Amino acid sequence: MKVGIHSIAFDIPQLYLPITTLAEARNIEADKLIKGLGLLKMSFPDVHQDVVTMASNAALKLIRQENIKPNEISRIYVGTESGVDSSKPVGSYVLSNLESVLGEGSFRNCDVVDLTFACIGAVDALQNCLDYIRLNPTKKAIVIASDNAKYDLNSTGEYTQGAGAIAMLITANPNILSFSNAVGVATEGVFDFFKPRRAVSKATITTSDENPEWQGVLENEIAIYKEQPVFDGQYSNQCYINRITEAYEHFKTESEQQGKIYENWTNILMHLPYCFQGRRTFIEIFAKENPELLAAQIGETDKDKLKALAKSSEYLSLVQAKIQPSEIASGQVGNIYTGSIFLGMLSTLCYHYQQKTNLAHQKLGFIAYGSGSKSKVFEAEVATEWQSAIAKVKLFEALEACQAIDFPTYEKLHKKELKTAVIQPSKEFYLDSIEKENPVLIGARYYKYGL
Ligand SMILES: CC(C)(COP(=O)([O-])OP(=O)([O-])OC[C@H]1O[C@@H](n2cnc3c(N)ncnc32)[C@H](O)[C@@H]1OP(=O)([O-])[O-])[C@@H](O)C(=O)NCCC(=O)NCCSC(=O)C[C@@](C)(O)CC(=O)[O-]
Repeated sequence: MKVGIHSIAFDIPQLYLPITTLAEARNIEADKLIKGLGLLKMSFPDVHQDVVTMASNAALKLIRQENIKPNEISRIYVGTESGVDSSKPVGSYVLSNLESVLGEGSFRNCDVVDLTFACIGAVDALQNCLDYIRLNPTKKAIVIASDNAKYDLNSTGEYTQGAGAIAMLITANPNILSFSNAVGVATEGVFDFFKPRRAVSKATITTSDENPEWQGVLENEIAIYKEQPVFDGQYSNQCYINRITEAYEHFKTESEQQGKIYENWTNILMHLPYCFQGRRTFIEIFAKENPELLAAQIGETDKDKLKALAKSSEYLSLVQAKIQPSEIASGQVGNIYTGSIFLGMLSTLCYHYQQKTNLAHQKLGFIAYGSGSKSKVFEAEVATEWQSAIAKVKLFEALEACQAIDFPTYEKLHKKELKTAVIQPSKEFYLDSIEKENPVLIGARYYKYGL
């Protein structure tokens, strides 16, 4: 029996900051961001949007698209690292939002949970649900990846921001992709990127430091959860490379395959924390698989030879054929953490749909990564009916219709200084208010569905 993704829907904020606007304001060479990292636009949430609204909107679109009844859905598993609460999962907010539109109590017997492991949490949610459907083939599960990839202003992460959610219906005999059982895994506990509860001086606290929890750490300091991570960019790249190469080798053992297994993959779908991360790091696997090509490069050190190999016709043609389709949406959206690998998957499928490529029965390779750190490598086969399922997902059209904001608006949104939405919500879930008065509900987030 085949198990996998039957249908997909997404929700990406309509607002974006052009990367040239950011480059100009921060005095960064635009070419570094555009030609070096592949960035064009950064999706940014409006005043009323957050990880819950994006997840709820994507889930509702998916349910309506497939005309599914709420009681047919046994699970809603959310992968996120931008949770709005340390106890109550985003999934429970999504459930009550869906019930507010589809009927009170309509999801009462649905199992809901969040899974967190930085950017790989939704892959963990997916694999958990695949196993569940393998055991219960008549059931249906929804996996949602939803995140707001927000970094500190002026940091090296600032130009890699983005936001969005992807919802996937997981069933037996799916219409889009079926996954094989084998999964290569590599894990190491590191501090490359994390979001600690930390002590911050009262003087430096800003309005963008959400969910302040005054705990009286020191006289002039408070303990706080920041939405923005603590990270070491270059070290995080090294951890990414180490984990993906280890997981790739482990996948060979687990799947009992040998040789250049990437050659069997029509497309390679990697976690894209920014557009060119896949092409900039897959070279490490390519070099290991092709030692003779690496040895033939001119360069004094191994690093020089690797750089030369990255510019070789052999590697560039691989990038063009196997990686570039996944980059199209990433360049327009940015990092969406847990959803990034699935946005790349959707971008690839929509690209082939437009190109009228016959993808049926082709294999796709997935190389996932989450800071902290873990990588997973696995494979999927494209279903015969994939085109009719992808025809419903108008990804490029939606990205085309997004609206640019100027730099002052971006900074105000980042610092949570704007009080009214740039675009009024319509036919979507929105954050209406946060409880500030009632002591037994303090901090509760109230959502509504726009007319
Ligand atoms: C990604 C970094 C580290 C980049 O760091 P950086 O310091 O901004 O950029 P760089 O100095 O490494 O330069 C990037 C490339 O641009 C080139 N460049 C320079 N100038 C030009 C020019 N004029 N024209 C053309 N190219 C130019 C430059 O040469 C270089 O290419 P290379 O030489 O390495 O091939 C930074 O943006 C950052 O800190 N980002 C945040 C962390 C991150 O994204 N890490 C990625 C791996 S970890 C991960 O994926 C997990 C994550 C982040 O998603 C979180 C999670 O799991 O939850």
